[in-house]
Amino acid sequence: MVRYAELKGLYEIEKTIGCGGFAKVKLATHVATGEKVAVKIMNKTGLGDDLPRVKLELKALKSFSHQHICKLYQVIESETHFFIVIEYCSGGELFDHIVEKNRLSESESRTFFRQIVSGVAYLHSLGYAHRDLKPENVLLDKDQNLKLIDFGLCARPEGGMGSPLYTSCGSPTYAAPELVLGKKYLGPEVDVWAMGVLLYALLVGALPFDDINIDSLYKKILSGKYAEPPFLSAESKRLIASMLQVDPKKRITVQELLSHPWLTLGILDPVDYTSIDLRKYDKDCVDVMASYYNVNPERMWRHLKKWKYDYHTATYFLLLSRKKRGAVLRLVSLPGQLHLKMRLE
Ligand SMILES: Cn1cc(Br)cc1C(=O)Nc1[nH]nc2c1CN(C(=O)N[C@H](CN1CCCC1)c1ccccc1)C21CC1
Repeated sequence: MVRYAELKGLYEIEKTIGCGGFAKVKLATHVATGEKVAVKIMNKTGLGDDLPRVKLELKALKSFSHQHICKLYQVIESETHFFIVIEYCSGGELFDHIVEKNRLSESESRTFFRQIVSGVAYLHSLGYAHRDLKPENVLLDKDQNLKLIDFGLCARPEGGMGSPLYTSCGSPTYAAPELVLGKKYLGPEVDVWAMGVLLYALLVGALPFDDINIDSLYKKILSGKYAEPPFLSAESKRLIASMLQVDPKKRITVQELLSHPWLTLGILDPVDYTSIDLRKYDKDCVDVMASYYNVNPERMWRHLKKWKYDYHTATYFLLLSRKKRGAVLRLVSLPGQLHLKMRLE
């Protein structure tokens, strides 16, 4: 078991839960709270010119605070590695959930899809586009709530969401026609297309455009033609068709999705994408940490509200999630010298 000195005493690494490119994700325990976390470990040397993507993902993750976006807790940077501590989702990938059930009922798809739209609408409201939405990038937490991950390709075009992006990115299967054609495109429109592919995958249990040969896959995407199984309701077909519109100008917008009849069927209110801001002052959590570090709450909060994404930020967010669960708020004592070293500077 490779020991990472930077995590010693703070996180206990358990096992690898994901591998990809120059990163791997491990399940770990945040020692002070005993809560499970995911640690994305990136080897800097291997990253090369992908380093800016990591910086971009970190900048994006630090500005997100939403119930359907995987929460960033801490960032540790060493000479050779990045350790990105993120919310652990114990339900695995939405992709595997769909495969397991073959396809989901319209009502289960609606519950999930409302959460995806809520997360994406929140991203867009902050001026970000995800640009790599796919079932593998949507995780389930222990309560079957969906969380978006992998913001390495997200974009925040300088001129706001109205200005075109050019970099073709993401996986072709979920790529919109304008992306495939290498034309200039708008992030939000590309995300809506990918959400159309996601909704199709939920309802049908297959992909609308699929082919092992990349060229015939592109042809299928550009044709905008896909199979409509008989079990799909008319309303489902209409919604999918409005998202898988080849012409981005004709494609439904996220704002229209929020109150679309299919999404609000039997639920009445439109999708709520406002975030539950986790950056609020929570007396219980601040007090528990203040007494743990033997400082007064004001001093504790003065450090916390800088949101340095240090160990204290992680402890605070994890205590908040414990409180939300109704679990007791307590901190286990770290080994003495570490505890003192961790004192608030
Ligand atoms: C698959 N699985 C099964 C169980 Br049970 C829990 C999980 C699981 O992955 N849980 C989990 N919680 N939090 C995370 C994860 C995975 N995870 C991830 O960020 N996972 C992605 C998965 N991407 C999908 C397409 C390409 C890579 C990843 C990125 C780089 C390297 C490895 C994995 C985070 C940290 C945000």
